Amino acid sequence: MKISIANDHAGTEYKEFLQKYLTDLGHKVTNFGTDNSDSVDYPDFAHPLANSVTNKETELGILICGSGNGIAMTANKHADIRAAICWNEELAALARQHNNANVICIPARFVTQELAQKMVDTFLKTEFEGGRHQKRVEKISC
Ligand SMILES: O=C(CO)[C@H](O)[C@H](O)[C@H](O)COP(=O)(O)O
Repeated sequence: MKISIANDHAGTEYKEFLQKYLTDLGHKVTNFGTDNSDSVDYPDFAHPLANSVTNKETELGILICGSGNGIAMTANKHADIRAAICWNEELAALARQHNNANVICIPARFVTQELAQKMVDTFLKTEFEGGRHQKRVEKISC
């Protein structure tokens, strides 16, 4: 699978961990940075990731920051992005099943790397259920 990944300074360690994990599994991971712990502004990384998913350069995106809030707010400004903040596996599954989320937002300061990995696994393997959720997702756009 083609996957985009991006983060601010609070998410660099988790990004490196997830990027290696996913690459070792055979996924093609496109990294939009940042790649060190110098303080940065999350929109500078979340917007390029959102563009890559919108343009179908990749299928799904992973954003990582401290709380998940800023990256989700930024990504969700893009019309075709549905970015979901997740902090357990069930939320990661529901984001795909009910909301057809195409970006998972991980709050690195509030979850372990092990949980982040499990949430990503779940997010990547779970399909949108469609049905009653289809028209609700269509109504998100304004
Ligand atoms: O919302 C956020 C970005 O999407 C974050 O939680 C940031 O990582 C956080 O605001 C960074 O805080 P810092 O005090 O500048 O490290």
